[in-house]
Amino acid sequence: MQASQYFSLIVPVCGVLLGLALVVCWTVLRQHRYLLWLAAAYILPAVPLAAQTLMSNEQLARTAVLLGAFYLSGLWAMAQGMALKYGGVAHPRLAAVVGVLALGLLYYFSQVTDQLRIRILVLNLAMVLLLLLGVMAVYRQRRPVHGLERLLRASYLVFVAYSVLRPAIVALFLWEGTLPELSSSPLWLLMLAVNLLLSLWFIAVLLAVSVREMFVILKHERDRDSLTQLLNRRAFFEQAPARMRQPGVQWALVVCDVDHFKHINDSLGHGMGDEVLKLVAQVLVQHVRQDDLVVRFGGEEFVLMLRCTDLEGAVAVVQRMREQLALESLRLLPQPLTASFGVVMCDAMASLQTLLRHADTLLYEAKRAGRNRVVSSLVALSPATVAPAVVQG
Ligand SMILES: Nc1nc2c(ncn2[C@@H]2O[C@H](COP(=O)(O)OP(=O)(O)OP(=O)(O)O)[C@@H](O)[C@H]2O)c(=O)[nH]1
Repeated sequence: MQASQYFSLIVPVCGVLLGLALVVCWTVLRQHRYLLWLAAAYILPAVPLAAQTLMSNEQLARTAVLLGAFYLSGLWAMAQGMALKYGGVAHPRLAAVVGVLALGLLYYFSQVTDQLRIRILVLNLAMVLLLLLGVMAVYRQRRPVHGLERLLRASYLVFVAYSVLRPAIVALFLWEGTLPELSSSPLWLLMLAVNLLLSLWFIAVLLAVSVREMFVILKHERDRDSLTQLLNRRAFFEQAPARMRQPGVQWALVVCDVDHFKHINDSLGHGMGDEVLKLVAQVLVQHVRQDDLVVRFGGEEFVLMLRCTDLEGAVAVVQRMREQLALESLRLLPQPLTASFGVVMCDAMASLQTLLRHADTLLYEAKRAGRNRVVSSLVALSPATVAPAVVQG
């Protein structure tokens, strides 16, 4: 084996290692199946790449179809991985047609008439077509993409552009004169080097995207209640103060507690209790604006921060929630579900704890007054100065 062939083997070995790195990423980010496809895109072409390095042109002719199949499936895995990442699929039927046609031509130009140049061109053109299927799927998606995702998409485009250039380079440099042993020709080595560089760049961006996604998932799990997917108490104390500091914006703080929830658990089972909590969450979310906060504070208690102009407006929204809850609950329960609410306007001078305590006092009043009602009051800075409460059933 020549020294240049040892060098050539570095590229497929790197391909396999990078593919395995993606498999490891996938074990952490299980729901991101696109990582497995991209791992396949690194590992599958590494097989023919390594084999080619060790083969003469004559051996290449004998194995052309098999090696071609590895290349084509690897390239389609890349297109499919990218398509999945952006929420699409890379047209599997079209890909199958391209694959079968290309393999048929490879068979003809290796077994019937041995034409290495045409085989290289056919293979490269088929690979470009497969990659373009991925481009179509990636750009059809309209969902917003963040900076790193845009960079990943652009890197994929660069890879596709290089794949388009490759057949042109082959045609230019390999068309004239006697054909050298492909695996030791300078052109082959140059292509391998460019491949390696692009692969390393692509994987660096991909790993950055994966790490970012991992942080997003971790933050989501840290901030959300796993049953209702609402924000949790921790996230509330992190996000509420910033809202209260917004100049010229008024907020109402609402504490909501489901009535006789223990009875639902005891009579219909804990599973039904959970379903009811999910329904409450849904109804609350349906009535709020995008920057309002809806929080599961614990058990069957919820806290909301609603942007509003005055207390009456906030109470009107909460009343609608209460009525909707009773209606919607009949899908699950024999009797309408009721809840009690305490509503208070936020005062920038008052601490969050004081406001919560005040809203809790109002909620307690609602419970004492017979439940299934909204009790509201303008802000009071301490329980001693609580303004008169308004009770509305
Ligand atoms: N199914 C289910 N039950 C929960 C969950 N968290 C808390 N609970 C139950 O919620 C019930 C709350 O009961 P209580 O605090 O007595 O309140 P209540 O029965 O609604 O009575 P009032 O609030 O006075 O109307 C308890 O039985 C808890 O076990 C949960 O995540 N799922």
